[in-house]
Amino acid sequence: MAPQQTHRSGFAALIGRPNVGKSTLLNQLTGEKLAIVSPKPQTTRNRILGVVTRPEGQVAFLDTPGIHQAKGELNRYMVDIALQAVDDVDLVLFVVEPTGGEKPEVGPGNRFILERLQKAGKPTFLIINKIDTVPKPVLLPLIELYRNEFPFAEVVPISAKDDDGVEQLFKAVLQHMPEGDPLFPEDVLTDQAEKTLVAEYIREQVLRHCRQEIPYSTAVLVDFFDESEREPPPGTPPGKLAGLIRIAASIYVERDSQKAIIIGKQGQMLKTIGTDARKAIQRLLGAHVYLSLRVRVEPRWSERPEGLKKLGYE
Ligand SMILES: Nc1nc2c(ncn2[C@@H]2O[C@H](COP(=O)(O)OP(=O)(O)OP(=O)(O)O)[C@@H](O)[C@H]2O)c(=O)[nH]1
Repeated sequence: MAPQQTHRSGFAALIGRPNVGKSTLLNQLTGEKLAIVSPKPQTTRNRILGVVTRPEGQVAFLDTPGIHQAKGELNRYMVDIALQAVDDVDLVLFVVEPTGGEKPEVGPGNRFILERLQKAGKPTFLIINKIDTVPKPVLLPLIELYRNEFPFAEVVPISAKDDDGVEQLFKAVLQHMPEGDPLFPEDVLTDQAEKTLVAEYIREQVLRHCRQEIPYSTAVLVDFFDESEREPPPGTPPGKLAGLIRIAASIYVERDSQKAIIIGKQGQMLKTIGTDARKAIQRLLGAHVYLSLRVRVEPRWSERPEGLKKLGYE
């Protein structure tokens, strides 16, 4: 009789400084567009759980906000969330990008995180992402520097963008999961409610189109989500969008000047944001979407606990 293959399952947290590519890696691992990706730092606010299910095991990934030394309420909140994630998991994936060019370095930001991870005492992988951006000879000394700072269980160089090394990484992660049955049904990809994803998709388009002018303290709340006509009529061919979902959402900024930028000349910018967000949301929800957006000003919301609470960051 063939020996039964061991099934493993558990949780892994992606931790790292802003913009190192955690969301890109999560998307690559799950094969779905779950976390939002933008060229601007600080786009991941909430914990997004992506689940990868294979015959040999299941890994649930937590994506966390980029950790940095905290200033202000919003930043403190984000650091707290990132560190809480570490307590809940079987394995920490500490993601960095090659820094220092020809003279590789760890840097104070990464050292700050490593100090926290020392205290957490969890098995930790070092993932060096974006290896497509540096010549290979730089990698060995960089790995050496990191190994001197922390007893990593494994060091895995990857390019999340080019899908280079990601499969090897997954296999190694699985080996560090405890033996056990699957934690989630096979078709579960994320625990994020659809409404939260819709808000994230809208926010992604705001950041994409107004990158230069709009800071990360932009929040989106879904005010209205009507799926009473969501089900396509009987006899609709599979894959055809036939149902309709009506969504109204508000984009919150902190200043009138930011509101004017998002609305744009004769409302043109808001229209572009709405069109692009609607297309992405239609793909996500598999139905036609009627999307109505408004822009509201909530002064200094990201610095006040009440402001954070009102916009869903508790
Ligand atoms: N060249 C290169 N760029 C990458 C790679 N992975 C991610 N990026 C880019 O790096 C930027 C940041 O990626 P994200 O995935 O949003 O980073 P993040 O760590 O989730 O960022 P936060 O949400 O701000 O914490 C984007 O412009 C990505 O396209 C990679 O392997 N190579």
